[in-house]
Amino acid sequence: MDIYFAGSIRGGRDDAALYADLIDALERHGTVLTEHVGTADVEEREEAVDLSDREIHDQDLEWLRRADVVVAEVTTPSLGVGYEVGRAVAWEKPVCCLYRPDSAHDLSAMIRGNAAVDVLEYQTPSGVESELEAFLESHH
Ligand SMILES: O=c1[nH]c(=O)n([C@H]2C[C@H](O)[C@@H](COP(=O)(O)O)O2)cc1CO
Repeated sequence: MDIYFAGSIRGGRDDAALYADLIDALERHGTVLTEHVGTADVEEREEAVDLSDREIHDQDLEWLRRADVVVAEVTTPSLGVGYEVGRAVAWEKPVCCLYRPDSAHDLSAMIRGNAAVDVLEYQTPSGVESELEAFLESHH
């Protein structure tokens, strides 16, 4: 199963370590196409290989199109993540959004109000693992 993991990059990297833990958990169930989202120095690495914004966008959309499911961590608001979720919904991909309600950011109605998106509220990656597994299994 190919999994597209979405998490904030230019929207802010406060949750980067958490993304890495979620990606580790997801990798037990399939191939995460976007492992770089959990890499601490993702932007430096992309700069080092001279990736333009156009190349980042086109490559990510190719991975998104190929993915069987999309899992997005949406606690730190990100334009890119919101855009990816919207495209995934339009392509009728199964989408699961993970949100930590104890954060300072309220979840957008465009996500919580979207009947095509499964929103899982959680505190820690280990605490949400069984629900995440159930989501993946139901779309296997
Ligand atoms: O350098 C990048 N690499 C990359 O893969 N992305 C994609 C994957 C993430 O799920 C999402 C993050 O968007 P944003 O940078 O607007 O927070 O966009 C986004 C950027 C920077 O916008």
